[in-house]
Amino acid sequence: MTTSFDQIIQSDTVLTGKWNKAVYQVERLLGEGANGKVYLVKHGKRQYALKLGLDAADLQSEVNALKVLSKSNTSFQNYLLDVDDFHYQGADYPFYVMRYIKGQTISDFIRHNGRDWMGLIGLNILRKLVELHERGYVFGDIKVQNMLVCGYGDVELIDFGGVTAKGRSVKQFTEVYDRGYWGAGTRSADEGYDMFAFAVLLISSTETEQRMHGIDKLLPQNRNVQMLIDLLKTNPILEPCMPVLQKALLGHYTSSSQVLAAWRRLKFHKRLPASSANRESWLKLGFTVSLLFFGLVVYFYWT
Ligand SMILES: Nc1ncnc2c1ncn2[C@@H]1O[C@H](COP(=O)(O)OP(=O)(O)OP(=O)(O)O)[C@@H](O)[C@H]1O
Repeated sequence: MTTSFDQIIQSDTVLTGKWNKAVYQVERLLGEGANGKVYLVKHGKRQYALKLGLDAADLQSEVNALKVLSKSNTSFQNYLLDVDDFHYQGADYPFYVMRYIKGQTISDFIRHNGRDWMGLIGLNILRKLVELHERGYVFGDIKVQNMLVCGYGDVELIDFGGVTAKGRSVKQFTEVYDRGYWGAGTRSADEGYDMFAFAVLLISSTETEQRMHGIDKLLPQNRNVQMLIDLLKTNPILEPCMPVLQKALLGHYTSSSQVLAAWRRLKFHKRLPASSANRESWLKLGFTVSLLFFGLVVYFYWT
């Protein structure tokens, strides 16, 4: 396959599905990965994310999982809008269209809004994973790039390429998050696999680059779960949830609902994001000024 995506799609390309005939206007590239490129598109008046692949087999497994989740009575309902092919110069390119998630990575969100958001973000990730697990799937490829935080700490999962039916071998993973890489268990798709990756996710989203440096290049004989636990124990942001994450790394939880229940018992402080905090202080100031003004009016009126 020699055709590149850049030859097929540019900003303003209008893309019509071969079978379903839906029309999408490409606005810009959102991101790219091993399986394809993701574009922000407009369909009618709404924006969506469209993932275009060069190879149908690569997209098929994530489409299959998304179809099931999209029909479920969960927060993933209606996540998938369309699955089709784009016919271009005699060849078919598979694509699917999904909800557009406008958000930032956990690391960016924490950097902008403060570490006190960790509790809520962790809770929201766990809620998502519990929903997925209850449907019989494991997410598999948990990593910083595959989660976006939007609004007031809401978390959305993106890239369902690693979603695997429970009991099978995890089909797509990223080494640092992988239980097998650390010699801490198998690559079999069970809830504990995602819980291990969840712990690594929180570590890697809050650690400095310096402390994480080289962690993905360790020789097998030099890797062990104790290295992650040492990072965890000396990470001040994760201090409130350290015992739960440590147990997740050691494989003490067999289900995400156990972790969720333990998470709910933790004590986190919660602050408003910087923008809301500013808004709140302006409101307080405005209120105090109006009170003073009111007092002055009353004073001058009566004297
Ligand atoms: N629904 C979405 N809303 C907004 N942005 C998205 C969405 N889906 C994907 N993206 C963006 O596109 C990028 C690539 O998407 P995705 O991770 O699905 O590709 P991939 O080929 O499966 O990647 P990988 O090589 O990590 O498996 C993401 O990192 C993200 O920035």
